[in-house]
Amino acid sequence: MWRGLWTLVTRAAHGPRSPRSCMRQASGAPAPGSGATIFALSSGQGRCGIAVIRTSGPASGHALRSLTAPRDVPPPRSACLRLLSDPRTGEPLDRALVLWFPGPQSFTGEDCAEFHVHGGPAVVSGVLQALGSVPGLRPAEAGEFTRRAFAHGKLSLTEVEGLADLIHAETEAQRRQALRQLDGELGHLCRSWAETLTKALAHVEAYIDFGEDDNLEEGVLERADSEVRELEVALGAHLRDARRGQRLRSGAHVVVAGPPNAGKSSLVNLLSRKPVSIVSPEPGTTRDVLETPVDLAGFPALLSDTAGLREGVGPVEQEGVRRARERLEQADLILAVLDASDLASPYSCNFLDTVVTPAGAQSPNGSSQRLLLVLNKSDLLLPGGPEPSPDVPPHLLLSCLTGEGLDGLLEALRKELAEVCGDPATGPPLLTRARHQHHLQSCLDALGLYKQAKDLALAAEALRVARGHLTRLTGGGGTEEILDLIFRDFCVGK
Ligand SMILES: Nc1nc2c(ncn2[C@@H]2O[C@H](COP(=O)(O)OP(=O)(O)OP(=O)(O)O)[C@@H](O)[C@H]2O)c(=O)[nH]1
Ligand SMILES: [K+]
Ligand SMILES: [Mg+2]
Repeated sequence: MWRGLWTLVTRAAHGPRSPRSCMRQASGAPAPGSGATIFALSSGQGRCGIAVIRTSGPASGHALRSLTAPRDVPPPRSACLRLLSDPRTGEPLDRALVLWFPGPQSFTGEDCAEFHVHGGPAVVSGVLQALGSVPGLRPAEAGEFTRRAFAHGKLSLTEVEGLADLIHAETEAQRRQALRQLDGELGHLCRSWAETLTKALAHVEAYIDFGEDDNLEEGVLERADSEVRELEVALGAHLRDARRGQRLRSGAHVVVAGPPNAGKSSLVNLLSRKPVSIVSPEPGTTRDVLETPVDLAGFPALLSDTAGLREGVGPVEQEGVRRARERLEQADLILAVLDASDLASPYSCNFLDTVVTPAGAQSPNGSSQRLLLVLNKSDLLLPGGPEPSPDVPPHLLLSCLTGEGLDGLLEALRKELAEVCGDPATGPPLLTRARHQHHLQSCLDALGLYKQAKDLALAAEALRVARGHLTRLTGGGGTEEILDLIFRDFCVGK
């Protein structure tokens, strides 16, 4: 019997209906145009000290020899100084470091060459033109190097996404998260979940085939059920975290709000280190919502300046107030600003009653809105004088004028944003894209169908669907459209 069950396990592992190679050949279909040798400038555009040009494909060795003739290719993976010249005219182009990476031990898995040339535009374009003249070479398309790496099983799809994010990472937290994804943490997790499903599927199929057989080990169906239950719990916990990973990728919405003249625009300018908003002693200066992307204590955020909240003003300002309130409802974090020297004014009291106090209270669905209360203009308080107001909820003192209290505010922001975005330094790998969330949710839905299934064939099918979503998350059986969408994010030369 055990031999029979083992066959089933391996059969399920490789897909009983459509046998598939178990090698880590990610996309099935080869990358478009593979076979050609591609080349591109891989360092950034523009004047720079050193520019890196690379090639990938079977003619890489030939290209390297053509530009460095009469010398031969250098030993693998070691940098050598060579005179580059145009193979058509023999005209010298640059003295450069060249590297030779014979496949499969290269980034793409193919033969690769790198030219580290002096970064002037004339040198770069000369070398690119010389490469273009070598037979079998053509310029790379956006993301084509990475796509080839993926096609040769060098990177999984989640690792590819990690790499794209790493290239675009603007803040510390984004960089850490992208690196973790590039390390394949999410991929490992998905593969271990898929393995659990494979086991459960093997148990169900064993029961379908040998149900009446006395030799079948006792309790196989119960085992499958409990494996599915455990997986449901793990997936559910991960999905609850989902919005956080996406916020880390695209930025948390931080809304600065308060009564007129509290210093909201001053605070926005201070945090973004540039004059985004007009500051003036006139109340009602800011009318529209002004958004600016900022790095707040290492986290990416979209900071919104809003109109001072007050009633009984003209129609334009009233519209500004309406927009401010609308924005407050969508905030991941509210930065509530009051004038520390003006806490007893009707505007301040009204703001405390209508925005600050309700945010602290739990809403009917159990969640409360995150809010940091900042008492600005602390420089106007008498030194050594009494607390501004003992009745005011927990707050931070700040002076946008002198900068005093800014460090404390940034530390408080770091803590809040680590909650809002998830802290990539600790915690489980985050789901940074809607695509991840979609596949995990669909997997969970399929597990729901498994539990409701009235017959075993349907139950097994539900498990196969569930497993398919996990495989697609890391790029197995991926469709071309998804690949196109992901690789579109890359620049040429990556
Ligand atoms: N003394 C002092 N004055 C400040 C401070 N921060 C802002 N101000 C002044 O307060 C006034 C209002 O500042 P804004 O930043 O325009 O205030 P606001 O909340 O954006 O105002 P509205 O957009 O009109 O609602 C300006 O004259 C600022 O120079 C501070 O920390 N100390
Ligand atoms: K103002
Ligand atoms: Mg303003």
